[in-house]
Amino acid sequence: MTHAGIPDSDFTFDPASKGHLVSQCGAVRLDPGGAGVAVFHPPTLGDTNFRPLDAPRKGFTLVFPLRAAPDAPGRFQVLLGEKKRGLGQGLINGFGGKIEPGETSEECAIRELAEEAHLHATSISFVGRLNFNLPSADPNRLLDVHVFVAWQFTGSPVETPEMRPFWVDADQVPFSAMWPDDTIWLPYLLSYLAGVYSSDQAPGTTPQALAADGPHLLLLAHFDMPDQATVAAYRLHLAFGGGAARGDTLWAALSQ
Ligand SMILES: Nc1nc2c([nH]c(=O)n2[C@H]2C[C@H](O)[C@@H](COP(=O)(O)OP(=O)(O)OP(=O)(O)O)O2)c(=O)[nH]1
Repeated sequence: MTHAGIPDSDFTFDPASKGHLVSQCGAVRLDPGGAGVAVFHPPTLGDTNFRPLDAPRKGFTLVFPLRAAPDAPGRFQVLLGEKKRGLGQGLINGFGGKIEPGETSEECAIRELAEEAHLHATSISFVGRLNFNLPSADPNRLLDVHVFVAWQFTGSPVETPEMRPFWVDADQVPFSAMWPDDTIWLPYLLSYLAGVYSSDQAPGTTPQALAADGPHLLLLAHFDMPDQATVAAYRLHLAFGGGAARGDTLWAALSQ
């Protein structure tokens, strides 16, 4: 179930494989002379340079609204935005921010999407958890980012002081203008979603392959970033989970 136009996606999703799908580690750097082309280093570098990950992390969310492509049956689009201020300013990204005290990560994702793009999500699904070590001078040094896709919503995207949103075909995602780690994990998510949308009889209604209480693709990753253009080391696990498996048990097991 691969999707021809999605970069770096030689990943084939097999729903029968309920467990670990992929585990990999390595490093990636955006090549400044190569218009953002990623340079991959041998996986061994990932293990040797990895910093400890046991400190408490600040919770953040990241949500990607999805819609069926208006002119291409079976294809889909992602709502991205140019970040106009704060962490990742100038980069293209999904929507999200810090989880407030007393708020679940789902509530935060819905709130941030409404604040940043005036889009009101009615169905979202948790699809992954990304941990980051950023440079020690960064006030948000240790991040725990909960990733969601929103597949039902009301309203239309509107530019806000924080984001300039735009819909993009899933095979046109501008990786060279995004955080460097996105080239590592986002193609897997897009590839999975391509399969969901190409097999969905009524796109935009209820993709069962994303239902919050059913099993679907989960991405779990650690990234060590000495600066915002470099992933010095990473570990990525893809699992097939969801529902109860979304919780800390799976996370702990896959973080070893
Ligand atoms: N795709 C991607 N997103 C990232 C990475 N690192 C990272 O923080 N993000 C996301 C998580 C959040 O959605 C966003 C940072 O949140 P933010 O600083 O805008 O938080 P906020 O809205 O609460 O902040 P503010 O209102 O106080 O400015 O960037 C990354 O490496 N890749």
